[in-house]
Amino acid sequence: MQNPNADYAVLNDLKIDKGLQRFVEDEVLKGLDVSPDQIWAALSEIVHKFSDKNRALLQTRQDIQAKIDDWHLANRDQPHDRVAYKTFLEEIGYIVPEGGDFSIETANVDPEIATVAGPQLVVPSTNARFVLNAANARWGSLYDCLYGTDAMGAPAPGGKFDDGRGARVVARAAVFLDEVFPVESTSHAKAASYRIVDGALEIDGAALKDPTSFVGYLGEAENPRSVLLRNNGLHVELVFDNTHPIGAASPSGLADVVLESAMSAIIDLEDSVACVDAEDKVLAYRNWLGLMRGDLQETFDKGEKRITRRLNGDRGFVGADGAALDLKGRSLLLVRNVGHLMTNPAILDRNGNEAFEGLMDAVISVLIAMHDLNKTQGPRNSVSGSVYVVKPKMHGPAEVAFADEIFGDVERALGLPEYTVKLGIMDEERRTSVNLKECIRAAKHRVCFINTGFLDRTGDEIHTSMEAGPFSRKDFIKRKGWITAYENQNVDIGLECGLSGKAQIGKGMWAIPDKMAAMLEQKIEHPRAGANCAWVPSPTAATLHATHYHKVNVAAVQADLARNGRRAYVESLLDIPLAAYRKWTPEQIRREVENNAQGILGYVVRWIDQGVGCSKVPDINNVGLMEDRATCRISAQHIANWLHHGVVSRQMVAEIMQQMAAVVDRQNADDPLYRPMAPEFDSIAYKAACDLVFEGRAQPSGYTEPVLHARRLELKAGQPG
Ligand SMILES: CC(=O)SCCNC(=O)CCNC(=O)[C@H](O)C(C)(C)COP(=O)(O)OP(=O)(O)OC[C@H]1O[C@@H](n2cnc3c(N)ncnc32)[C@H](O)[C@@H]1OP(=O)(O)O
Ligand SMILES: O=CC(=O)O
Ligand SMILES: [Mg+2]
Repeated sequence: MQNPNADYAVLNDLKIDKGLQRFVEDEVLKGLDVSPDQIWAALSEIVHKFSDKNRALLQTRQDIQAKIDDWHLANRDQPHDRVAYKTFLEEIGYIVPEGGDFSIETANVDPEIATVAGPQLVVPSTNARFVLNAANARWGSLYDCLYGTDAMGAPAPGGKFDDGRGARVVARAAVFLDEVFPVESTSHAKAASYRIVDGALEIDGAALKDPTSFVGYLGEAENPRSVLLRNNGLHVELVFDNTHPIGAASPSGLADVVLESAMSAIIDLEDSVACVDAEDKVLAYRNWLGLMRGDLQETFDKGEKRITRRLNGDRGFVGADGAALDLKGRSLLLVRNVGHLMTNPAILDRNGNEAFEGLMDAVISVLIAMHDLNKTQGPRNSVSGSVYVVKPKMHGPAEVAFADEIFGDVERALGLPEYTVKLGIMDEERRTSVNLKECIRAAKHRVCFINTGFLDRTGDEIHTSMEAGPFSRKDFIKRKGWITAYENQNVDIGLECGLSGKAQIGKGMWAIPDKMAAMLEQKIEHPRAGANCAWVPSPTAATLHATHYHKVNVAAVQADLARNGRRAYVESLLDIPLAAYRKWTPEQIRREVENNAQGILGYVVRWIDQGVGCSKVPDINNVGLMEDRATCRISAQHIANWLHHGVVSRQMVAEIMQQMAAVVDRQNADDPLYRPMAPEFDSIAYKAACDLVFEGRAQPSGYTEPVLHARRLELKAGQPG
């Protein structure tokens, strides 16, 4: 639909919002050997070539869902017949036949993805301050991350530096160093001198147990200002500074332990942002452009200080062999495009239809990345000449093949070598999980990762089987068999398809940003499960999670798993996590709905009113949770499911929504930009939250985007231009 606020230019059979046109022509194309006409012609061709097929794929999703709904309706009162269910899914093409073995043929993949296992940070693309932080999160201070979080067993203190806590941080970091870089006859905790003698590191005269883990230094060999170590491909820098208060208190002058942290970072155009029109898309694309050109900067006030944040440069050391050793100062950046579902009024096709946003992202995000591809000196994102695109929410192999075809056309249109664009496949819809091997095959020259996006996957689990019956409570859904099967199968199929050493097998988000002690305890399970990357919500989490990849050698885990073959098969993935007994007390039911309602409202109110796509929202126990569109999808689908099966009444849900809106209002009382929902309950944000719940069952695949976009556009249309 034409955006009433937009002014369109007619170019090559497309109507392009003039804000987007100016951005592309004046900013993106500057310095590229691509003319405006070339880019609009390419976009027009891609939009007009792929839109019908895109629509047809979405129609297939709906047709399949309707058949699954009917099957459950017809079989609801009988015991679940797993064999018949699987046969039915095969008959309707939900499960496709699995072909023979193959290995992916992805080439020119940077080591951060292919060979070095480490944390993967995700960041909303619209927030330049965060985006810069994410790119710079390649290196992070372990001392700061331990001191500033609950990782030390107590909440992070504010105010004056706590010497006792500082000493405990130093001791804990020394334990980490002793575990990862043990010294022959002493300990990092006691060390009084680090020096380099004949290319080897001596610590109080003793050698490292593995001398090869010393790889470089800075300053004088006799008295280095920094020592660089490496384990499992990840670097650790020991920083010495006697003038620093921490260094002054250390016998060796050790002032910090800096870890290589977010090896890669995803700049997110999808679930963590609220981009509904050209204005929003330009904001997001402009930050991606600044990253790819390397000149992104942002000035902001932090406390009393005005800060200008820029991208860090590469880092130079003297190698153990005396030669120069250059390391990257920034995370390897990927860009998450939107999925195949949404359209955006930023571009209209020749029939006046909004263009599919995925097509627009494909062309513009790759075009922008050409700034990096063209670089011949200075810091580069991909030294292998690749562009990394994460494609979310694809349903099955045909949709992956579609993405593969689109990027092929984008490459041809932009004059890029075939398969420059690498594809990260989010394994986050059930139709992809049950056909994972065929999904990988469909993009076997491009696949650079498969990642279990368990949050969307949970939402899809509920929506797909909406008619089967009421689901377990949200916390219990993740304790059922399907999720272990899904996680195991993803790793096993990844290994079977030869991803090890070529691509990432990734695991999902730590969605409790302030619970770093729990993350340190639990997220080590990701590398132990064979994942060579897993998602973290913040740079701090990246540094702490990096410690796990020092303790676990993922390559060895993968080799072991590969020898043993698949642990899970489609059958176990089809185990629907329905509530077995449904004997909840009224209090349990109320708390479940209240918790979901609070999460939805707390997230949606900032999305609609302030355009914030990822927020930390307290749950009912006052634990701050990372909420994005995927977590919102789960909560909304869960209430919709319980409503549909009469576990709760519409009236009760309506009452709870109002009560929780008042709670969310109180939680946001300190935000001057916040507009309360109570007591009128007639704001657009409140209506959006209600739509997600009461219309949830009718949403395509249970996605939240259609409601959120429509309501945010409604709000924007009412604002002064
Ligand atoms: C299911 C999925 O799709 S998951 C993928 C989508 N999710 C994400 O992308 C998560 C992104 N994370 C975030 O947006 C935030 O971490 C939140 C909203 C979860 C929590 O935010 P808060 O704890 O309130 O962070 P807060 O605003 O206090 O910022 C703290 C500092 O951390 C930094 N920070 C927080 N998250 C990130 C991030 N993802 N990347 C870079 N920097 C970050 C901020 O820049 C800030 O530092 P600064 O003041 O020096 O700029
Ligand atoms: O995108 C990630 C997810 O968990 O969903
Ligand atoms: Mg997702």
